[in-house]
Amino acid sequence: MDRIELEKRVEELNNLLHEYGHAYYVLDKPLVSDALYDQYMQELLEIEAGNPDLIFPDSPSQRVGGEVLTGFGKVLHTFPMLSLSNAFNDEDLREFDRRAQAAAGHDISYICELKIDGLAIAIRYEDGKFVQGSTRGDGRVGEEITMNLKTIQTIPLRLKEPVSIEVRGEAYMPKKAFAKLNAKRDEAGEEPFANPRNAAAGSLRQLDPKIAASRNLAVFVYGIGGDGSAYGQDSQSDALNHLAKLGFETNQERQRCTSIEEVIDYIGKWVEKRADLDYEIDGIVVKVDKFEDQEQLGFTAKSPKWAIAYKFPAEEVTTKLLDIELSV
Ligand SMILES: CC(C)(CNC(=O)c1ccc(Oc2ccccc2)cc1)c1ccc2c(N)nc(N)nc2n1
Repeated sequence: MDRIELEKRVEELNNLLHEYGHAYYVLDKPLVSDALYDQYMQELLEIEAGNPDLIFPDSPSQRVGGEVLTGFGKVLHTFPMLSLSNAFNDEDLREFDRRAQAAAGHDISYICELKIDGLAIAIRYEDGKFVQGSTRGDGRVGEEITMNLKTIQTIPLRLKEPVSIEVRGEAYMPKKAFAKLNAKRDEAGEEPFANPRNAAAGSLRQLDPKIAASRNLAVFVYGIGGDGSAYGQDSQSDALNHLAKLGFETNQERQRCTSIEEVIDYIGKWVEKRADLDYEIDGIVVKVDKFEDQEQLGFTAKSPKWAIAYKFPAEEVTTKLLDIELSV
């Protein structure tokens, strides 16, 4: 192939592999066989090896970076990453609802989202290309972990639209990956991770991206920058649907509720069902859905008044340990 044909083919392979990767990892609906995907990736790698100037920064071949870092830089978040106030029982939720109705002066609709037990992250895109990833840190300044986040297949390197946007989400390790990792560490005589959350945090703090890439991490995104209103959405539900359209993985168990009683029923369902999930959750996040209602409520110093985290009691496994301790 001559230079022009080569450039065209590289562009075509980039587009195909982004599309097939999104279908496979985010939609869980493969468009081609693994063999064909690998064949295209091999072809791209060969062209890139012979023509390094044709390596796009967001090329699917660039997920696992080369060099081992010596440390993590600091990132000042464009918007603060706020925390959530907690609810521990139904009465706390009803109180939250009463306050919201009083501030808004009308009935409130909510959206309930599973609270993934992982690590909060921020990912930034410029013109649709992944440019930076960071941890929450203290909410204003986080650690730059771009190279490690690039290895996570459910984080798109290129969005479906060339927008510049900052997205918030939770990086986590699925239960199966956690069990496999601890079995491997056990064999190697290494200390097991206490839980998937620690395993995810430990993996994202690796200085060698190849180790992070081996840890089968995933991400659910749950927010746009400060809030979605800057991007034309008028509710949290809208913002989540928009994020899915851009190519992100959003959690499919979310549900809009038109009353706090419906929220309480939804939470009751998940207290039972959480064991069936492929990942750990430590509660349910309840958010006022409409952004105009959120604005009426505003913020406290560290968290929005329009969201609350209903926390599940600690897993029964801890109470078993307690029983053993108490019995000796
Ligand atoms: C609601 C919010 C706290 C995110 N929102 C923000 O951090 C945030 C930040 C600035 C905002 O607006 C401002 C913009 C500029 C200055 C000050 C505020 C608005 C929201 C949050 C936190 C943790 C969550 C979690 N673990 N799981 C789910 N599913 N959702 C979650 N949502």
